[in-house]
Amino acid sequence: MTLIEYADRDMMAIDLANRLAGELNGILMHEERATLVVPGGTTPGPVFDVLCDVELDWDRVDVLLSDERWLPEDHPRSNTRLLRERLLKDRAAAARLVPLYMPKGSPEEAISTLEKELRPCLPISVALLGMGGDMHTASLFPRGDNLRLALDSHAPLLLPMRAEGLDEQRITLSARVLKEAINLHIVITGEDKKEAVLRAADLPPEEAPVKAVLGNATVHWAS
Ligand SMILES: O=C1O[C@H](COP(=O)(O)O)[C@@H](O)[C@H](O)[C@H]1O
Repeated sequence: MTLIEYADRDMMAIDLANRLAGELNGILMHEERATLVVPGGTTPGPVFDVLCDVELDWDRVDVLLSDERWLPEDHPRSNTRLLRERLLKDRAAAARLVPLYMPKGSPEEAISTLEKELRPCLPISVALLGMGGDMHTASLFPRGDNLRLALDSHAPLLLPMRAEGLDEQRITLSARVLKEAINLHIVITGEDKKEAVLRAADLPPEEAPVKAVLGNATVHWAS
């Protein structure tokens, strides 16, 4: 794991957004299309605010979430809603959204349809992930009902996930899909998350799921 500490959150948002754009551009120099994976939650908004207006061949970029809460897109907790409001606008409006949610049915019923759209977008060119204070990343939660399978090297691309204390069911990319990203970043803020990510480095992924991707990741932190 490489840890980069920034002077403040604004500096981190600017530097990180430009770095992600540079990596996508590098991929687009020799590939027809690039895939960008981004997290939901409360942390990535400022990065999206910068990234949405960088110059890039956005019409050659497929964008998808690392995980989604199984909620209608107009729900305040929908990660897709965050993506539409903060990233898929301005120049980035030309990017293609690869959905992780379908309005009808359960994650179990939707997975094979969603996987068909996802498969041609792999491997991920650039992944930006978040992390919770409990050391979950994407929706790979400690004590998640599908965590063991989601960490397996032969895991499916997508899994449904439930865990105690969660308000809703989740759908998540598996650890192996995230780990295979060509460029992998984690963005976190606050002293508690810095402590958590350092602690995770010494724990097994069953206890600290972020550990499954840490070896390949650059962690970006600001207080
Ligand atoms: O529920 C989620 O949590 C993590 C971390 O979110 P944050 O609010 O602590 O930044 C996020 O990375 C994930 O995509 C999201 O679904």
